[in-house]
Amino acid sequence: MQLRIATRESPLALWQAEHVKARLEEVHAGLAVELVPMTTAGDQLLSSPLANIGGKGLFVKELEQAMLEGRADIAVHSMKDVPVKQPDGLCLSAFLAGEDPSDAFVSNTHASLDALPQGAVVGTSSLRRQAQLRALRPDLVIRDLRGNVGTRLRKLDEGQFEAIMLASAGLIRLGLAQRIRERMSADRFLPAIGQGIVGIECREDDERTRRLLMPLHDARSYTRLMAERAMNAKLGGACQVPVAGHAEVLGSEVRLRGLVGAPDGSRVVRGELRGAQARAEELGEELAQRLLDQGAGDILRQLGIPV
Ligand SMILES: NCc1[nH]cc(CCC(=O)O)c1CC(=O)O
Repeated sequence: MQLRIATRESPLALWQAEHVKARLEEVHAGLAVELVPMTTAGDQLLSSPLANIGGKGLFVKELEQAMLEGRADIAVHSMKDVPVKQPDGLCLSAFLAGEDPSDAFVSNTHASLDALPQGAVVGTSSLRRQAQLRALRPDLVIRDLRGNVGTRLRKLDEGQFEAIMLASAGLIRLGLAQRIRERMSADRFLPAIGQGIVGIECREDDERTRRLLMPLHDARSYTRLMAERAMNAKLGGACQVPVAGHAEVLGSEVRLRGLVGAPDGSRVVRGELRGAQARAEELGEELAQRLLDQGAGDILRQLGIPV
């Protein structure tokens, strides 16, 4: 039996695809999994800020096309990069147990965000990270930083920035956890929707593949994503937006925190809701509505995001 994984060629994407291959071969004796690496538009257009060139979908389109054309059976994604809606004929069918969802402060000279001197240059291209950084430290100078994790670390090491922000999960997976100087607590710095969770997409009618994926599925990750993605969908989450959200499963309940921030840090709207796990999706929609009622709509519309 064979299964082909469409994957981006970045070291993190390859690590995640290799991980899924190993897990699948471990639970299904006799299954041979093959990687089909490809370059996506998002990987090629590294010079433009992500927000200007079409947002998140850029990293997944080629992989989705490969599945629709039968050149691959599954695609392995960082759920952070996956738009809220999948193209006709495809679906997200398994989510792995989550890695650390936090953002990481990475620097060669300073031990924490608070320890940075006035006016320090920090690298990030994420509107979400920018809004939260500026709200905490209005004095910082934020410069664009793109590329895969290794490229971003190299630019830090070359001295282009005093610090950069990255997802802890990516650093941990790549064996670079020692680069994390401060693990940002979700109370101060809310991660991206889906951060730390790997998801697997396949053709909707491909029952064989869906059955093969079942043992990898994690119910907690599913609940987390239901709440976070429902919130994101109502906040215009189709492209890159200054929206953060994090759900935690606490016993039979889910606690969802959300945030919308102006990229200049001048306004940050936050909220939190708790409810039964079975209501995760409704909770996401309710929290989004609450944030909109508190002024998140103005922030998003000012950025040209229809809500
Ligand atoms: N935008 C790129 C991206 N997509 C997912 C991760 C990290 C891994 C994850 O969130 O599971 C990263 C790198 C980063 O933001 O530092």
